[in-house]
Amino acid sequence: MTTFTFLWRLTRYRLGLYFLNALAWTLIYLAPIVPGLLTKAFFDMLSGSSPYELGLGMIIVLLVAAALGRVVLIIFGFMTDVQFRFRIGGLLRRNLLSHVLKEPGARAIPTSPGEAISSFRDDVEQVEETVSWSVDAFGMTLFAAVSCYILIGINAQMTLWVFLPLVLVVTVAQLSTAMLQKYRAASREATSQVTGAISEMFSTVQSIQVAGAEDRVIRRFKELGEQRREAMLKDRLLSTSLESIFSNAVNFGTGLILILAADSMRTGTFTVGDFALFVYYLNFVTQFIQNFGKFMTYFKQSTVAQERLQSLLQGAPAERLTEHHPLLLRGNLPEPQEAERRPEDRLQQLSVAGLTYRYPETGRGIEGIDFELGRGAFVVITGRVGSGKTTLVRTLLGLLPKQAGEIRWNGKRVEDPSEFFIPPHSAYTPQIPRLYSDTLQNNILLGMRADPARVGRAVHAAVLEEDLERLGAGMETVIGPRGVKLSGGQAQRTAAARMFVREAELLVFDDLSSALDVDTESRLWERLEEQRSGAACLVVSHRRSALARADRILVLKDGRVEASGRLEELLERSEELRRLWYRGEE
Ligand SMILES: Nc1ncnc2c1ncn2[C@@H]1O[C@H](COP(=O)(O)OP(=O)(O)OP(=O)(O)O)[C@@H](O)[C@H]1O
Repeated sequence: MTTFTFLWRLTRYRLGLYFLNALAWTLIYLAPIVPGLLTKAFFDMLSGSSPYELGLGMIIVLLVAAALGRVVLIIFGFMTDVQFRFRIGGLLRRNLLSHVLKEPGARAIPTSPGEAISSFRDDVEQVEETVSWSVDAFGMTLFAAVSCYILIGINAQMTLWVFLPLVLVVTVAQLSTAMLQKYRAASREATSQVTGAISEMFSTVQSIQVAGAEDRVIRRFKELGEQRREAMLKDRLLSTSLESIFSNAVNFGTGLILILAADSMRTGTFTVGDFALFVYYLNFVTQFIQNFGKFMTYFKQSTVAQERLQSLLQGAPAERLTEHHPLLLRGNLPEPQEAERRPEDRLQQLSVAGLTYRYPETGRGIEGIDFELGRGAFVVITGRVGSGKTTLVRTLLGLLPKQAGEIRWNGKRVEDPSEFFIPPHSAYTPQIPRLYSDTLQNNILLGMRADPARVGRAVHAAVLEEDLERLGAGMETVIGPRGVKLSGGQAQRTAAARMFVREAELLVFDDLSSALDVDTESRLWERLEEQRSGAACLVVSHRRSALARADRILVLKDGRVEASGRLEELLERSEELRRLWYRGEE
């Protein structure tokens, strides 16, 4: 998609507002025509070149009225501009976020979160800026055309000297396109590297301290800062040099006009009023030429911003960015709806055949996984570290894009696992749960509406109620950024309660053992058994408490199912399981 098409599609989102904005700014840019003509009349009247028509007082009143009129227009112009910009920026961010949320969760963005945030902020702003300036470019061009027409009527040769620098500026801007784009891309890239590094440092403070890596991290941060400084300097230097070329070209033109004007005034072909009008318009024409150059620079820079925004789509059509959707800026936001439970959603049989996902970076992952799971089943996935357990559940749930294989729910093919494996079909507790700086209650509900009895059941099944007594404000306890005020086990059980409260048909657990002691994990399975009423469990675990209650165990080795069956059979025929069972004596 060309930058022009990209910007035009965004503009069409609020075309009416854009034209209102364009009208306001065109009038703002055209407004100086009037005081210019009044000034000319004033000086011609003083020097006796034209008859005394309006009178001094009237001219002053008209000048003040013109100034006031322009002030009102500018206020209106800023209102339409802000409203318009906010909407197209909002639409871009909304579309981008909606795409990121639809991508397989484990591969949602191709960069670090810090880099993505920098794109959401700076690149969107750059695009807003360009579309907004297009209105100014139009208004300024119209002013140039009208003032040019008036000035040509007075003195064609001198007018040429006013507009000649414009041609020069446009040529220079065109010639510097490639270099400017390169420098802008480099400076943006360097900035997102710095933002990415800050976000990574903040999220891994503990690991950095434990590894004693403070000095190395700071050194690396300084290097990135230095790279950013250099890139920004080049970008700024080029932009500022261009600006200086623009304004100096105009100053040069101004000087020429003054010399020419002085000559014509001596010969009497140029009145004092004409001179005043030229000088008055020149001011605005100077601004126009500078701003026009600025618009062209913005346009080039928005090509870079567009490319960076598109890279976040990871190959999806670029049109996603400019699709028109409501922004819901006024009134109350709609309440999140809990999906309706239809009879066909009830899990009878889940069948997985040939499921494959290999990480492009390492070529490792899972290959040709087959298994079945019936209503109320308790299936455990086990295997050594790195055997592919997490990859299997993530691929099944659509958090990683499957490369081969088929998933069927009650015999019906699941076309898009990431859209299907959500409540009420399925709920999931990842190995490292994500918690937010909010109350425990809101962390469990995550926007859902549930009655206290349901929440109570979930908290009980997750063996969380004793912790509630110890946490100062119970369910209203604010748990800090990423849940830092909770222990690892509490965080894991909060995530489990979040899963249970959704009362899904399939509950997927990715290894609770890293944060739960043996005893707590056993209690959790017992309680869940009492209240899961037909829900099936798919559990990644190597704990005996889980293996012993499994209807079926899948033993993974190097990304494939090495053996599957009940514990007793597998203890006889699977060396891999025996190894895990006896080593994991608890
Ligand atoms: N993001 C990734 N990029 C590349 N390779 C990966 C990635 N995540 C995992 N792998 C590789 O894929 C293989 C399977 O990893 P996976 O995390 O599924 O194993 P696991 O059995 O769940 O291990 P654990 O018991 O440590 O959780 C491993 O060899 C691992 O190195």
